Amino acid sequence: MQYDYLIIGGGMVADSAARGIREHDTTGSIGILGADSDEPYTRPALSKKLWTDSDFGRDQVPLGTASEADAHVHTGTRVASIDRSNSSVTTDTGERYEYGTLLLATGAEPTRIELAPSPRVVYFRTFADYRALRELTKTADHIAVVGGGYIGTEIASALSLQGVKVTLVTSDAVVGGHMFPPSLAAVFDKGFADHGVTVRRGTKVTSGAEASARVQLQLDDGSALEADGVVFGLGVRPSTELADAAGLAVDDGIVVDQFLRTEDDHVYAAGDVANYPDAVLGRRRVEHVDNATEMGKAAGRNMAGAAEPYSYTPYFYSDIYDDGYQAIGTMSTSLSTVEDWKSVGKEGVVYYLDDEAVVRGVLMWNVWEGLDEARTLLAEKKPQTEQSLRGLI
Ligand SMILES: NC(=O)c1ccc[n+]([C@@H]2O[C@H](COP(=O)([O-])OP(=O)(O)OC[C@H]3O[C@@H](n4cnc5c(N)ncnc54)[C@H](O)[C@@H]3O)[C@@H](O)[C@H]2O)c1
Repeated sequence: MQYDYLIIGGGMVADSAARGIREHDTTGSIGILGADSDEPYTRPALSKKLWTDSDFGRDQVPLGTASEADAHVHTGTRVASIDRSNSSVTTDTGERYEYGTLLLATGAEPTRIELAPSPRVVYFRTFADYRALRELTKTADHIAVVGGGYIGTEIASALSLQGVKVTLVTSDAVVGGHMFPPSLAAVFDKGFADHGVTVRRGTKVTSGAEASARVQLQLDDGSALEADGVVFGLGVRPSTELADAAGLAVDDGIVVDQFLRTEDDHVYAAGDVANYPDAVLGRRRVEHVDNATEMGKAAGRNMAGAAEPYSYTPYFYSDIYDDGYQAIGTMSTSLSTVEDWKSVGKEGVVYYLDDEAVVRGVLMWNVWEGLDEARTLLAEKKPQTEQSLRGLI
């Protein structure tokens, strides 16, 4: 089979890229090869919104790529190799696809620990994982959630709101401590306790085993934890194997230029898997949904001849209980912070500054305006003071 544009990976990047291609080329053929059994679907709803709907289901998440972007979506199709010398890829069942231009949108794989696969064990990432967890909650009274990052905090909050008994294991001294200043981390942490979540702080899960319909986890503080099921959110690793084997540069992701092109003019990469030169923040890999959609679209447009440098600074948002936050740039406790609260932990802005007092990240807590101002602040790269930042957003 031959496609003018071939996309490996069937997620949100693939959907956006197909739409981006269509903005420039209405007739070229587009093929999407995705290992997932589902067509491209929207992901944030899986860890957030769908839990609050009594009626959940497949219709709530597909993006409509095939009909809206006129793309051929091949689900359950895993690419095994890329042959750049004759512009083709081969699947693990031996099917061959030729391409005019190729996009690698292979995403990332969840980090796993040593624990045999089981319906009681979910490494939360895909729609299939969401379905598995919903199934598990029908019988499990107590679920351990391991990891205090985005997945861990969103799932722990969603599960506890469903009335499930939850134990959250985090390596942070307080939940959110790896990115929030102490004042906010304290509020964030307390939110879980207030909703009945037991938190095991400052410890990591090292191994696990399943016995008598229970999962037993060993923690590195010497303690153990037993639950009816476990959800892991231990971070992800970019899926670079295909690119690596095809001789493309890989360095914490597939290395692309400002046009999202690899060193091969006919091969692009975008999304979680791409290491790109952000115009404001410098070279990096970004794992949030906004990056997937914006970068996917930009890659698609460039594949179809747009030749536009990618210059969008991505942001992300998260919802935990009644609170929500959005952020742009880098949130790291290694940076100093300036906090501008209307009311501490209820509504305000946290600025993350480097050694030169230049703002590198902005976190807006229950504040849903000011994203443009934050983008401008980051792009200006000027030293700031507490006074200059106060009341800015
Ligand atoms: N709102 C959002 O933007 C959003 C929501 C969900 C997921 N995501 C994305 O999904 C990806 C996966 O999310 P995630 O939460 O798995 O990653 P993450 O990197 O946010 O958090 C992983 C956490 O797990 C901890 N950890 C690692 N090993 C551990 C162990 N053995 N025991 C206990 N803790 C351990 C780490 O210290 C880290 O705090 C990320 O790329 C994230 O950006 C984003």
